[in-house]
Amino acid sequence: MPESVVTMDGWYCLHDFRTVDWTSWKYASSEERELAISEFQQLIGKWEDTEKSKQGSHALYTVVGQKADFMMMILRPTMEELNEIETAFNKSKLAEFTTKSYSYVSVVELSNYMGNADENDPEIQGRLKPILPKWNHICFYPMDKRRQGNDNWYVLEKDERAKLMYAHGMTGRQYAGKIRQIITGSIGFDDWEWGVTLFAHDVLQFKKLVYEMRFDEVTSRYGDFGSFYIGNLLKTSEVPQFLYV
Ligand code: VOV
Repeated sequence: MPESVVTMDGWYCLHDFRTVDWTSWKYASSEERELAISEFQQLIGKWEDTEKSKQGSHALYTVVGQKADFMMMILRPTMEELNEIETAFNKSKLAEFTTKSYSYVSVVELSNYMGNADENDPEIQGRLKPILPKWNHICFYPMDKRRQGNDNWYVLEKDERAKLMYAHGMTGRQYAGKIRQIITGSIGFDDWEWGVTLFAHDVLQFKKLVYEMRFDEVTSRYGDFGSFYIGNLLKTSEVPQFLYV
């Protein structure tokens, strides 16, 4: 039986996608809209306080295309906190004007394919509990490692998997400074095995990286993908403009 892989797990992660019901939003009174916006900004303010005290992190992006209008990515030490945050949003005024488009539950994960790291190492801690970059663009998609016929990741020996992951890392490293990746594990938590969240200054780098990786064996033979979500940074100060009608 192939040796499994040991993971280090960090903050829990919720990707929460919402769609604005622009019709009912337009019909709302301006007082109601102002209330909804300021309440939402207060929620974000709380998240910012949490981030400053390094008890979690978050990212807010508008989504391009019809899959959603905006997304909230939340990292917290516990699953309970993720639930509290989503419930707080659901109870907010703004939620009355949005519908739920998609969500994804996972946990920040590092594997030991590249060797055993010391979990207490500050650098490792920083990767397990990352402060999300506020870069211009986000790209999120869930993925699996294939389990079909001759292409079954889970029957490969660990050495073989490590070799393929090493090549994967080498491709990724060429994008240092251009793309930051946060890999979250979701086996047992959600419908796919991993969530891939990428941040970039230049949106085109997502296409270049994801395309280049398609030729790595770990992706070409073993990668299966869900839907892709692509977004633009939504600063707290820009929330009123985004919701202005
Ligand atoms: C900036 C790009 C970049 C870089 C540098 C990078 C590096 C690395 C390293 C060194 C490691 C292994 C150690 C660890 O940290 O776990 C990983 C791990 C992983 N990756 Fe990755 N990845 C990137 C980027 C990157 C992308 C774009 C994708 C999506 C795949 C694609 O084809 O669309 C991805 C996926 C993953 C996954 C699903 C895992 C976990 C697999 C498992 O079986 O456990 N990843 N990744």
